Amino acid sequence: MDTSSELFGSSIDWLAHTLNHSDSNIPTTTIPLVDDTEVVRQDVGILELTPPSSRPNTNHEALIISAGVHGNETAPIEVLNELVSDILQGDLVITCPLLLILGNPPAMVAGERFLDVNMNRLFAGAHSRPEYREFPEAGRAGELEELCRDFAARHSGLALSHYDLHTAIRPSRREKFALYPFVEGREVPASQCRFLLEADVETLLLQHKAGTTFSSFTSSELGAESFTIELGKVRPFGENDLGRFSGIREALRRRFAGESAPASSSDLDRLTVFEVVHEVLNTGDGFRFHVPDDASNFTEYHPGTVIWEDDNTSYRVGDRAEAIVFPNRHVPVGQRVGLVIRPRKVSGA
Ligand SMILES: O=C(O)CCC(=O)N[C@@H](CCC(=O)O)C(=O)O
Ligand SMILES: [Zn+2]
Repeated sequence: MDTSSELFGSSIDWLAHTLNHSDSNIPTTTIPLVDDTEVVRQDVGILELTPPSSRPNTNHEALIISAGVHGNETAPIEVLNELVSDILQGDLVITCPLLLILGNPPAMVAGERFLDVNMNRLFAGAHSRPEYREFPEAGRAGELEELCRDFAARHSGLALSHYDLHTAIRPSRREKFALYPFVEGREVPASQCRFLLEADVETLLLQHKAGTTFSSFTSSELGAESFTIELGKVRPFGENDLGRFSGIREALRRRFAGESAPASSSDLDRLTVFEVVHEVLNTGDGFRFHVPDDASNFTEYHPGTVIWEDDNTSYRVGDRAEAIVFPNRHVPVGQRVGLVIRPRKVSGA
């Protein structure tokens, strides 16, 4: 039996296996690859890969890569699946431990962002709140947290990075961008900026407070260098132009193989950095959001523009232009309707 059929039975690959077993309980399975990498299928859509200890971990790191936390954001899922196929076929030899996650298999099958509740608001313990804990997405978020905790603990001597790969609902004036979760007192390491540039991600948003996203959990609780990375626009399986995702695919391939970063990503001036200045939340009755439904990400608003209001309060753009990211009025009360951002001032300016 070949490696793929030992892990995935009659399914052609990891993605097909994940879609075919999205609602199943499957046992943990461990198999060695011919190059002695150990592959553990921890659950549906969750693989842990460990290179043999005799192989140097050149970058001294461990990586968590997730996609499909939103089920309809298919391009990063396809990219990750391709990388897994390459590893299993022996075309990509990994040098560092990997935890690879397809976040929400039932939503992937349905082609929906989520089924019951947005899984990317359920981390950092939010999955155990009474209003969420009955939903399958809460159980999955709790399971992912546990697996990440365990992975981080077993590799505590290594630098841990987590890239949570997404695509956006709206068109975007900046096609690819990353969000850096807020952790008091830290700065984005230059090596991470270089990785983003290598992946064709030339825009970075600095969050202003900790949240309940997957990347916020891994950075706050596990001390990982984590990013949510938006790589393009949401499209159904099979409709992605995967050529537009070659940057992230090749950058991850390089990290998996433990190679050093290409010189082309060293010009950090190519990275435009924004800071989040305000998170718009749905405040319930009387909430009025003045950004139209078809506004692209990074649409700019002049100083003084009212972005939202309700019967008690409002938010106006400050004395410099600000832009909107992730505008979406169709969220439950209390959840994020959008982020208001502005370019970070260069120190001294
Ligand atoms: O396009 C949209 O409105 C949402 C795209 C998306 O899923 N973005 C993530 C960002 C997570 C973060 O803030 O780090 C999300 O909304 O969960
Ligand atoms: Zn998403």
